[in-house]
Amino acid sequence: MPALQTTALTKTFGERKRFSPLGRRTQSDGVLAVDDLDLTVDDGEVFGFLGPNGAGKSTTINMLLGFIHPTSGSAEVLGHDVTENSTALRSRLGLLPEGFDLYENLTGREHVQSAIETKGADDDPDAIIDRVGLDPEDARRAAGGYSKGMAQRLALGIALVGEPDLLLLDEPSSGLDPKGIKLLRTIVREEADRGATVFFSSHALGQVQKVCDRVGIMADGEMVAVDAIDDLREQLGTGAVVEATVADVPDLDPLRALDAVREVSVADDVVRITCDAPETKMTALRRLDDATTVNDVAIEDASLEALFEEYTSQEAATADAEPAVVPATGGDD
Ligand SMILES: Nc1ncnc2c1ncn2[C@@H]1O[C@H](COP(=O)(O)OP(=O)(O)OP(=O)(O)O)[C@@H](O)[C@H]1O
Repeated sequence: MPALQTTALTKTFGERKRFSPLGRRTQSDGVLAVDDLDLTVDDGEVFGFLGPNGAGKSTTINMLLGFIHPTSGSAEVLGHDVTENSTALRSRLGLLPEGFDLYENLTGREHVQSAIETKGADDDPDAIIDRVGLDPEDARRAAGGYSKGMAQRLALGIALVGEPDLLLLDEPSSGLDPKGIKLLRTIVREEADRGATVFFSSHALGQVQKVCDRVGIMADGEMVAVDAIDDLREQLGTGAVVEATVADVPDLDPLRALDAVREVSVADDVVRITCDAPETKMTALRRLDDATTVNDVAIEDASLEALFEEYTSQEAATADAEPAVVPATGGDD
């Protein structure tokens, strides 16, 4: 059973019939925030959910959390329909929603304690507070006075209560300092290692690249790419670039003849090889080393940021021609 699965999941906001002062129904457009989304995330995966501002990530997560209802389509989380509002499901989830609220007068520790009681878990609140790097002194203060980063650490701690089977995290690195971001990465990995599925949205692409098994990139309500980062590189042909500093520049034609070598160029004593597939870079490097002495080498795989740019700009070009606004149903009489 997949940890989560959506089928043609769709959400349109503001698709309402309006009435003119004369009582006539008038046309009203809605915003198509999530458009026919089919997505499966397997048990035990760390899945990074990416997309530019307004792509539909939070709307999707809020539907998965059962906070908003889909306009059409369906979603299952841990085998439960998200519209069921099942308490059995809630106790198996770790949630960090966007724009969560804390109780101003409760301390951080009391928040964690309360989450432990609600879930019927047996965690040690101090261990959770320590795990998310919240200072024990701060944990005894009212959360109303917390900085953004402290509140975020606390919210993450609350999500971790009860060893959830699935962590659904909306921008978990929001407001965290670099140490906090590193800690978050460690926690995500630890959670995956104990068998949990982690599904999180993020704009921190460098972090996503380090921790995710697969990523999905959304743009204008649609999933434009879903795969492991290496496979996305291969699909786009962004591959990898090898820059080798050589003793003498040899005949480069045998390199150019290699499958998946897109381009070979030379500047002084540096041979630059652009490979379509990341795995070709070592073959190309060995071939070059057979023909001359390689004194230094730099290898650069296309970053997730470059892939993100590539996928979302392709989508932007399509979206220019076809805006993600749908006409209201039952418009003018
Ligand atoms: N409650 C709402 N009412 C009307 N429109 C909404 C509502 N919530 C979201 N939208 C619209 O739906 C689209 C998707 O928004 P969403 O918040 O899901 O994007 P996102 O990918 O999470 O963006 P960000 O990275 O900025 O958080 C946007 O056009 C947004 O304006």
